[in-house]
Parts: sequence; C-alpha cells; structure tokens
Amino acid sequence: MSDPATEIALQLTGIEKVYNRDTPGEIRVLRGIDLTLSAGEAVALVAPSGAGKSTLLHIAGLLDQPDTGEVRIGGEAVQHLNDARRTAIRRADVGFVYQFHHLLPEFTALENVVLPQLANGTASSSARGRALSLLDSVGIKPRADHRPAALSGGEQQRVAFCRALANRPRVLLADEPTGNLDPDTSDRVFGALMDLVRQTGLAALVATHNMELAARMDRVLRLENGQLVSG
Ligand SMILES: Nc1ncnc2c1ncn2[C@@H]1O[C@H](COP(=O)(O)OP(=O)(O)OP(=O)(O)O)[C@@H](O)[C@H]1O
Repeated sequence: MSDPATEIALQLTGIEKVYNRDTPGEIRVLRGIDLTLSAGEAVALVAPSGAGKSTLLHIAGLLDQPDTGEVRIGGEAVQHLNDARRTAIRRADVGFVYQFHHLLPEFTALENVVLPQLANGTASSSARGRALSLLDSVGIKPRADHRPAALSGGEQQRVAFCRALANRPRVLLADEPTGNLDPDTSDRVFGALMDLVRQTGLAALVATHNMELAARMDRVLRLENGQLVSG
C-alpha cells in the first residue's frame, strides 16, 4: 500500500493563463506554475491583490482551464476528461472555502454542511454525525439549527469551512478561510484545519495575508509575476 504521507494529492505542471489574449488588455496572469501538494501537507499561498490567486485556485479546483499545463488530482490527469468526469472529480476530491460563503439561506447550518453529500450521492447515516462533529470542532455546534441569516459573518464562514470538508475531500482550496474571524476563533478554525491535515491526510492550499498563520503551515509560497516562489 502506498504511504499516504507521500501520496501526491494535487500536482500543477507548467500552468499558464492569459486573459484577453492578443488584445491591448492582455494579462499574462500565470506564467508557468509548478506545484506539488502531498497528502497531509498544508501550504500557504501569499499573493498581493490581483496577482492571480483566484485564477490559480480555480484552475487547481477544476473550475477553470489553463491555457497550457497539466493538473493532476490524486494522480489522475484531468485535462482531457469530459466535463461530467471533471465535475465528478471536483465534487469527490476538492473542497473550496471562498471569501464569500454562499450558504443556502433557506437551510440550517447543519443542512448546509450535509447538502453537498446529498448532491454527491455519498450522504449516509453518518453524514449528519460528521457534520455535527465538524461544526463542533469550530465551536458552532450550538448554532447547527440556525439559518444563515441568524448567524454572524464569522459563524457563516465557519459553516462554509465545515461544508467544504464534509465530503472528506482529498484537497482543500481555501481563500482567507479565517479572514472574518477574531484572533481566538481564527486560531480555533486553523487548528481544526491542521488537525484534519495531520490526522486524515487532507492536503490544503490556503491563500492568506495572515503571515502568522502562513508560518504555521508546512510551506509558504508567494505568487509573484505569475510564478510561485518559496518563502
Ligand atoms: N475573466 C477575466 N477576464 C479578464 N481578466 C481577468 C479575468 N479574471 C481575472 N482577471 C484579471 O487577472 C488578474 C488576476 O485576477 P485574480 O482574480 O486571479 O487575482 P487575485 O490575486 O485573486 O486578486 P484578489 O486577491 O484581489 O481577489 C487581475 O488583473 C484581474 O483583473
């Protein structure tokens, strides 16, 4: 059996992305991105606004296609797969946490966390238990039956964090997952994330401007001039 610690969860090779090609507004956002994320590894992505962080996360999460380069998730090259297969891989293997959480307003916090598993056809009797345990790990289990409108911004963000992890994805792609949170709550959510990384082999790519959190991850990568550099 392969060692989960050395299993490659996500691999980007030679990724390039240009917007408005061959027009005066051409922007070469990604200029040859190489990134290997192993199972059980957390990597911080630090990028100034407009550097291409969202573009990179969208390509890594199969929401967008690069112009050139290859994306592999769990060893499978996804470039030439049809849309249905790419969607299936995204749903099964990738969790997203965005700056804006997009919770479904008519459902409770708990239902918002369980719903992706229903969509995925993977909801089991344990799905509710898994969702409650995730909500507990970030301190909002007592709010499980509240709808998003009755939750604070930070509570909604924590629900979105749990939703992203409910399916046990192989890769978590997060954009400022603790951005709205006070330092203690941020610490708790980050701790819950790192526990999952260490205990379950989750691979996490976390965009953040918080250099203290970044330093607590395994590696820090900066997106500069369309390329990734260490540190
Ligand atoms: N669909 C698009 N068409 C044209 N230009 C785009 C498109 N999407 C993004 N851009 C441009 O590409 C650059 C990178 O955008 P991106 O959203 O990836 O940056 P970002 O690093 O996530 O920024 P922020 O941190 O401010 O959200 C920006 O200059 C942006 O204006």
